[in-house]
Amino acid sequence: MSPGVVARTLCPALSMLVSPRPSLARLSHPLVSAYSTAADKIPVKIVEVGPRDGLQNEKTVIPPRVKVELINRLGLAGSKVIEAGSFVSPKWVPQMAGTAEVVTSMDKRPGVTYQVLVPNEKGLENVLHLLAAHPFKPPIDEIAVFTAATDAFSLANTNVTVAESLKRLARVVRRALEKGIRVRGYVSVVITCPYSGKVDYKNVRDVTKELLDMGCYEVSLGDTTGTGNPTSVGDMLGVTFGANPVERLAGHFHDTFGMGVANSMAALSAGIRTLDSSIGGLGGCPYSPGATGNVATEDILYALQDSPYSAPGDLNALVDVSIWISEKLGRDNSSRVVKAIRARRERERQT
Ligand SMILES: CC(C)(COP(=O)([O-])OP(=O)([O-])OC[C@H]1O[C@@H](n2cnc3c(N)ncnc32)[C@H](O)[C@@H]1OP(=O)([O-])[O-])[C@@H](O)C(=O)NCCC(=O)NCCSC(=O)C[C@@](C)(O)CC(=O)[O-]
Repeated sequence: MSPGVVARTLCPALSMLVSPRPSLARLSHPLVSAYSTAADKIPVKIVEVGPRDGLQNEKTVIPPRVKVELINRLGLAGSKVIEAGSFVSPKWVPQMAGTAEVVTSMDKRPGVTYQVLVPNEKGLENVLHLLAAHPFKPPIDEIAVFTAATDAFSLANTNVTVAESLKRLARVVRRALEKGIRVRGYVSVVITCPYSGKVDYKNVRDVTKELLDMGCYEVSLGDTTGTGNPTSVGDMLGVTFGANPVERLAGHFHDTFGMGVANSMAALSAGIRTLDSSIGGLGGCPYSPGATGNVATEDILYALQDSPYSAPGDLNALVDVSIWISEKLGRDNSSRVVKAIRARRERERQT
């Protein structure tokens, strides 16, 4: 085990001390970014969840053509992994009802991975039908399954306890893998649960391990309520790393308390290399009352500028997409970076 992994396992905060540093020579000039060449950078994968997590909580149902345009625009702006929708029950989440139409109408860009959320065997069956109907141009590349760290949330979100959900997801994952479909996993409410309060991080650790053991290639740790801060996120990761390899974990931070960027950076410092985010900070879970959207993709990209990390996506192009979708939805844009860039563009137009 490398010293970095040992340090991270013992204490996430220690990993700050073992993060790659630029050479002292390059640090010596204050005007030169310490991490200015691509070769120095540590790649970070960004999973753009806007078309799914972002739109599932909108008050009105968004027409499929708008979702398609959003996905296409995101691909053009450089997003490399896009969660395009979900095959959940339309009775539970009507906003995701048109996902089959969306994924068969969107452009499938080379180099971009498209995933959809699946809650149960019925959802997987629907995905398999779709793939069978498009054998030469599969509209999606992988699925994501989801459970939670608490029974209360799992019951509210999927009508089963965590143990029951893991049993049913094991069947879904086995079948998907047999069909050659990669599976990502999510654990919701890793910090606090809207129904049962503070979460025991040992549950996060154990549920994550079960998802990885059943065959998920990666598990995304969801601060669904957005109540975490860098300290609680570090503590949660410290416990979760106890049974799970850091390279198979991702951070999924809602921005309810404005901690999304700070929590994402804390996760990177702790060794996580995959972050979920949502264009314009759209979204929220319909079964997490009071929680706002994910951390905005644009805020993450801005935070990573001049850092040791690199992430795909053209910030200016994503800001354009973000302004477009928030206007389409008739809602405020939650990204501070978008607000600042829009104001700067306005000032520049006037001078
Ligand atoms: C899991 C169920 C289906 C159980 O719901 P249930 O009511 O227990 O299911 P059921 O098996 O009794 O079926 C009820 C009806 O739904 C149908 N049905 C059943 N399954 C499907 C399906 N897949 N697709 C389409 N239809 C389906 C089924 O055919 C039946 O139709 P009926 O006979 O009444 O006409 C339901 O609870 C559900 O769909 N929940 C999903 C809720 C959801 O999507 N939440 C948001 C996503 S998770 C999230 O946002 C968190 C995350 C991932 O972002 C990370 C984080 O931030 O924490």
